[in-house]
Amino acid sequence: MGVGKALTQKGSERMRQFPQGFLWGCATASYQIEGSPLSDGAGPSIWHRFSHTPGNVLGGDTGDVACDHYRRWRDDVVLMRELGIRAYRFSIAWPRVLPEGRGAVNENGLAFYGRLVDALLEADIIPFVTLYHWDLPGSLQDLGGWANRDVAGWFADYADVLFGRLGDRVHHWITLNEPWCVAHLGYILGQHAPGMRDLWAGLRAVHNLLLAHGRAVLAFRQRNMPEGRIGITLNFRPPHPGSQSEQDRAAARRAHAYHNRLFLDPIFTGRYPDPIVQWFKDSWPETLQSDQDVIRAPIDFLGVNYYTRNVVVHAPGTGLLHTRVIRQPGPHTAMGWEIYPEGLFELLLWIHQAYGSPVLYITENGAAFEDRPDPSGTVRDTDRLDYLRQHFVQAHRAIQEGVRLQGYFVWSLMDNFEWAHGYSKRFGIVYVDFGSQKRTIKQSGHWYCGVIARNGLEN
Ligand SMILES: OC[C@H]1NNC[C@@H](O)[C@@H]1O
Repeated sequence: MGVGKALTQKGSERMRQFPQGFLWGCATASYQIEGSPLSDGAGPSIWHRFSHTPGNVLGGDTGDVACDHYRRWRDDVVLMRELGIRAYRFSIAWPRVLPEGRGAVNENGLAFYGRLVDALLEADIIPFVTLYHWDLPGSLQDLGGWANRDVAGWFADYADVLFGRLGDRVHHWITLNEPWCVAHLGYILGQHAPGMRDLWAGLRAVHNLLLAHGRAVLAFRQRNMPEGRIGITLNFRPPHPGSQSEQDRAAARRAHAYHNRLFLDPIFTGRYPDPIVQWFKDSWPETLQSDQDVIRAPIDFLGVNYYTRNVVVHAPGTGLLHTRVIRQPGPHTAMGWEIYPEGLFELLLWIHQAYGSPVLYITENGAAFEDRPDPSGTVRDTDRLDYLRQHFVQAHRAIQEGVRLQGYFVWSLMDNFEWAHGYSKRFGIVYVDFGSQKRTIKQSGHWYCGVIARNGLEN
């Protein structure tokens, strides 16, 4: 077998055993599940504004109701307990806690998250809190949002409120979710809130997001919470060249630097990837050495979001990087993303080897498929179950190679608002009937419950 004790022969089955204490969980985000965006004193977020602007979201969907989690959170914690998850990653809506983004705390908003945390702990589920998962207070966007350097201080102050009020019970903090998406989709392409198409603003958003992350890490250290751990979640798409031509290999290097190293390098090395700085030339923001020292404040773990890879070719004059993604033969998810489980192993090993073996959590991995209940109400999502199984196998391979992977959060706990796709894409291991709000654990959810109970995979 060649992989030692982790593969144990149990009867005729071969088990892929994960390390003891491995944290199996699920992930969600505030705007995608909560609903009630303006209840109890909450302020409007940029996604509330963006989804209410006609043409931005498929079908005119908004997060006004979503999964109604703001009101159904108790039942949802019971659901998590039924699934047997050991940890739950969720985000806090900044405008619920600070309606204006700065200044007065909205105690009602804070109390909602305090109750949720207490219920999770009562259910023996470890909370992982994401401080920012895209719902910036609208009032801060009115001041330039992530393109305004002052946002770093606003974010650090917001984070510090939560460290002070929840830090006694929450010991795992994620500063930002996928800052690449925030800048690229929100400020450069305009496909996400705030819907800007401005390269200059987008590149400054990149830098200010990193500065905000570093400032929040420093604020966390100031609190001196020895049990606490803080990190950041980045999304990755390992690029493969469409051919071995030097042009396509160079295109893949550009894509790799922009998609995968843009945030990783400054955090771990204090420098932006040279190919990117050169590529953007005079559009690149001026960055102070003192900024880099803040940005590279040591973190305790890195959150890795992986869904698929990109096969990239050189495409003169196309898009930001003069590259094009080539659709591959073989299975894809409902998002049009190639199913490429090996990419998870490649990614984890690359980070492990290139960035000093950091502690890692897979903070998102999952798949959207066209799910529908059968006449008996059962949701047989075998395609999602197979997707997850194949990716768990790759995660196990990485652990066998020494990668310090300590947990895996499936995206997502339940079907939810998939940004500009509205409710048309279902990622949940729990089916949500958005009319009745009825939750139904899918076949993949029942299977995942077994994986967690065995802390491993049977072949
Ligand atoms: O597209 C699926 C997920 N990707 N990462 C960020 C999440 O908010 C998305 O729903």
